[in-house]
Amino acid sequence: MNIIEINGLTKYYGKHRGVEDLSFSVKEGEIFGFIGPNGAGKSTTIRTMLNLIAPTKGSIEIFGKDSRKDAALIAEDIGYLPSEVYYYEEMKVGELLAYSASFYKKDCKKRIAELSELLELDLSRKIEDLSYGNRKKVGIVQGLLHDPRLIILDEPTSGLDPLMQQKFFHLLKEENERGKTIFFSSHILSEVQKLCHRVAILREGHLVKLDEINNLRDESYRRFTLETKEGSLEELLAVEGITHVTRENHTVSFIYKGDMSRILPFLAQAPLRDMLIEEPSLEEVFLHYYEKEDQK
Ligand SMILES: Nc1ncnc2c1ncn2[C@@H]1O[C@H](COP(=O)(O)OP(=O)(O)OP(=O)(O)O)[C@@H](O)[C@H]1O
Repeated sequence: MNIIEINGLTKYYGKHRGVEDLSFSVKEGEIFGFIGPNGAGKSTTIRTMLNLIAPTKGSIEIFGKDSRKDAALIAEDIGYLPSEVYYYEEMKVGELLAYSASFYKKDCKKRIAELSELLELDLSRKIEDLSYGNRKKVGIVQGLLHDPRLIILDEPTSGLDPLMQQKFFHLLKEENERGKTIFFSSHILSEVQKLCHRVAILREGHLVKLDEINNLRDESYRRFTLETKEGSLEELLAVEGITHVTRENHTVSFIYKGDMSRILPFLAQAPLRDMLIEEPSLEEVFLHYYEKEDQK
């Protein structure tokens, strides 16, 4: 069964394009990744799903109900973590969470205690004293405390340290095993690859690809930046999968797509002083992807 169905969604902010003619659906029980660079329209789509803003054209159904007419009913079974969280600064964490829980017809005390312990969130602290990462944790507990059927997360990992990110991903996987559907928006390809079953890629307000993650998983991209000594890089730069080579004095940079074990022997032979390997930005991955598509 489809838990979310988006049909021809278009949203304009005055003359500004938010999203255009977006159609896709999310099945109940999946972890669905929604990725795109900044400004692609992810938050716009999510805000229309939640009826926080009205679409210019098109419609959305959630749980088989109309997102506008049945917004209040739908909201009872959605957990939402916005990209930016704002709180009453004077409140203590525990008070704020109890206040959030009071909107639901359920007893959420046990779940608040479990989630706070797992995320190491101190309920007795004042909101104004919390770091950005701890505020994010408050948002996570707030989104999950009522045991919602659909969890919508807008860039949830920003501000969480790597260990906490891991715990959070584990928690999401557990929720998913308990049958919850997760809609996970991000601009980081590798985290979507780790977690999601299917992924929709958004760019400039349009859906450019929707695929099983297994089909995307092989496409691991890395940006290499090499500090070189005197000598030839010819053999290294001839390795298949290397593109976007730039050189400046002794610094050579490129994007490599493929198996690490294939490039390592060539790196070992190359005259290197230092090396940095990073995940390229989504824009760089997209560029790569579009060029490939254009060649077809
Ligand atoms: N309130 C607004 N008024 C005018 N334009 C807006 C408004 N909100 C979003 N936009 C525009 O709509 C487009 C999509 O923005 P949106 O925030 O949905 O993208 P996003 O993919 O969520 O990116 P980000 O991660 O930066 O939030 C952008 O061009 C943005 O400038």
